[in-house]
Amino acid sequence: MYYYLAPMEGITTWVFRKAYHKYFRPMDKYFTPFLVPHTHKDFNFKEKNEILPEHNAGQNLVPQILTNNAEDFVRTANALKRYGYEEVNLNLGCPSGTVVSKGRGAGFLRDIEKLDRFFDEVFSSLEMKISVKTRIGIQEPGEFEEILEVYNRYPLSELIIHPRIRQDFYKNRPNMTVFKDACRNSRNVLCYNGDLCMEEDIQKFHDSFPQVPAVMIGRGILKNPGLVGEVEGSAADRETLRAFHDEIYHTYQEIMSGDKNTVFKMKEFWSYLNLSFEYGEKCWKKIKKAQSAAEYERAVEEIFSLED
Ligand SMILES: Cc1cc2nc3c(=O)[nH]c(=O)nc-3n(C[C@H](O)[C@H](O)[C@H](O)COP(=O)(O)O)c2cc1C
Repeated sequence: MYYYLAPMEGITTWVFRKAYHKYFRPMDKYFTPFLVPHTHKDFNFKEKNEILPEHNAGQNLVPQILTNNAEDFVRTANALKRYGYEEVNLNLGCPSGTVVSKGRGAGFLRDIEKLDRFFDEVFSSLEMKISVKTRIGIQEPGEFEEILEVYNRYPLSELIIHPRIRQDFYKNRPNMTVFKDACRNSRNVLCYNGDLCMEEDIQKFHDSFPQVPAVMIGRGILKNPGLVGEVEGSAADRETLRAFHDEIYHTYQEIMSGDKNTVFKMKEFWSYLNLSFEYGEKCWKKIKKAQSAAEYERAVEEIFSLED
């Protein structure tokens, strides 16, 4: 089984990925959070940091692009090729209102004919591997039948399915019936994504879908970065988790302006990670209250010492 880290805007940044890759079972593939094409330049400062090869050493990293414009996609993909990337991923899953209203992300699934023309143009002018990360529709799971027909017309390097509709956002449960149908009907190699948070979830998925070669995990890794190692029989210890945390925190301290911003960033990280601690909820409250680096560091010290 291959394991991929899900892209999560603002969370699975190059800082997070680099530390994860160093301290835990390395992922077989990583994805950048989505990059939106610009008209006048290839990438802004933040995006360059995401894709710079020296920030992603040793990782099999696939940049993800969010657009519904074939010309923009091809131009951005070619710029990424100049950085050494051989594959790009198209985001057809983002459910956010501002993205969907512009017909991007999951919003692009509303116009199947336009999507078909988009792929036609992209595949005829781009010499790179192209993978897709998709939801199964906007309003109804039944929409996926037609969407899959479009994907089947093109040689995607991989089709990553998050079997929720846009209206679900991250609520309800992934629709495994639609995923099962996709396994039967997809001409492209599949990867599954959604709600694999515990060892048992991964085992159960593998038992039910032994023919699917890869899974992508997001929140499960944020809650427990040692998850994939545990599945493979080697649990991570608290010292490793501490070193992982410290590296992320110190890198953000170096690159972000001011402690307040760094602490804010770390709160996002702890909103998931606290769930893997027995006393996590109590300490999470303290982390949430922290306004300065000193208060934050005291709360982190407490969380780790309570677990010893
Ligand atoms: C805060 C947040 C940011 C996300 N950012 C992205 C993104 O940039 N690109 C993308 O394809 N999916 C994004 N996702 C979706 C995840 O990649 C993934 O599909 C989703 O969390 C379901 O997988 P999981 O249950 O393993 O977490 C994001 C999800 C969350 C919660």
